[in-house]
This record gives sequence, structure tokens and C-alpha cells, in this order.
Amino acid sequence: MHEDMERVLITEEEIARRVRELGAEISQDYAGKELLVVGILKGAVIFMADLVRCLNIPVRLDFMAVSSYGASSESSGVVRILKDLEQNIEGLDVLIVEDIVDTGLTLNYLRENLLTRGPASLKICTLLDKPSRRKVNVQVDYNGFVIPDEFVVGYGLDYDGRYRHLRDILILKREVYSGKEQREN
Ligand SMILES: O=P(O)(O)OC[C@H]1O[C@H](OP(=O)(O)OP(=O)(O)O)[C@H](O)[C@@H]1O
Ligand SMILES: Oc1ncnc2cn[nH]c12
Ligand SMILES: [Mg+2]
Repeated sequence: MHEDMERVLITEEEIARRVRELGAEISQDYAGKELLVVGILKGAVIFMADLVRCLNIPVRLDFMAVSSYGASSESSGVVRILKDLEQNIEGLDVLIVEDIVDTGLTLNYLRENLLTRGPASLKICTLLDKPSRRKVNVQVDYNGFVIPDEFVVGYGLDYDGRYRHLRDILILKREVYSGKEQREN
């Protein structure tokens, strides 16, 4: 195992099995429709690539990048759009795909923002959910795994931009992030 890692939390095999399950569930819910899948850069890219290949419905892809919210106040969570969608989503069925919901600030902002653009429907899929860290409530429609309050990396998730390429989801050794706040917020 990678020397910076405490332990494996979810193996690549467990991830693959769960992604197939989510794909089947989403395909069933959107049978007969076309889905615009919106991936939130960068962390969601790897999950999204696997998930969409488990869908047996027509799919289009688009991406957004948002700022991490820095020193914003606890509740509101100022989130800036760094890269917006290319696609006009009015009247479309849209599924936001995320790697993790932690405080919920990112998704809460994104959901509000995209709803103002008039999609026919808007749902949220996340691979990981850390309910213990929630600061704002956000409804998740498709949830891969509920995990404890540990800082995880791999399968798209990073620390300081590293470890996204690792095939499992692993818990990072505390000394690697030297006790710094998990999220500067
Ligand atoms: O629920 P929240 O507390 O808002 O945290 C979740 C968000 O934080 C991470 O993204 P990050 O801002 O680290 O960017 P990245 O996806 O490029 O790693 C993660 O990918 C989610 O988008
Ligand atoms: O555990 C985690 N690992 C990587 N990025 C994030 C964001 N929120 N929580 C995280
Ligand atoms: Mg990240």
C-alpha cells in the first residue's frame, strides 16, 4: 500500500460493484429519457467516467469547476464558478455527479444555481457521503457509500492535488496533512 496511507477504506472491486449498481438504478429511473451528466471537476472525473459507462440510456456529458470556498462563513459558503457548463440545460434532465459530499456547501450552491436555469429535472449522485461533516442540508438522490469522518483520497479524490490516480479509496496518514484543518473553510 502507498506509504502515505493509513489503510484502504473501499477497494477498487467494491467501488466497481457499487458503480454498476448505481448505473443500473439510474438507467431504470431515466428509461426512455436522455440524461445530461454534469461532472464537477476535478474530483468527480474518475467516478463519472466509470458511472456513465454503466448507463444504458442516451447520455451527454458536461463539466463545471467551482472554487473551494476558502475562508467563507460557516453557513452560506461562498462558492465561485471557475468553469461553467457549455450546454444550456433548460428543459433537460440533468444529473450532477460528485465524488464526495462533505459540508454540502459545494453541492448546495450548485443545485441552487442550476435550478435557476430551468432544467426539466435535476438530481444529484455522489460516490461518497460524509454526513457527520454536513454544514448545510443537501438532498442526494443516488449515494454510493456513507463514510466516517476521515480524510480520504484516491479514485479522483485528492490531497493537495495528489493521489487522485490511486485505484482504491484510502485513508491518508494524519502526518501527511500535518494536522492542518481538513478543509480551509
Ligand atoms: O461538501 P463540500 O464540503 O463542499 O466538499 C465537497 C467538495 O470538495 C471537493 O472538491 P475540491 O473543492 O477539493 O476540488 P476538487 O474536486 O478539484 O478536488 C470534492 O470534490 C467536492 O466537490
Ligand atoms: O475526505 C476528503 N478527501 C478529499 N477531498 C475532500 C473534500 N471534502 N472531504 C474530502
Ligand atoms: Mg478535492
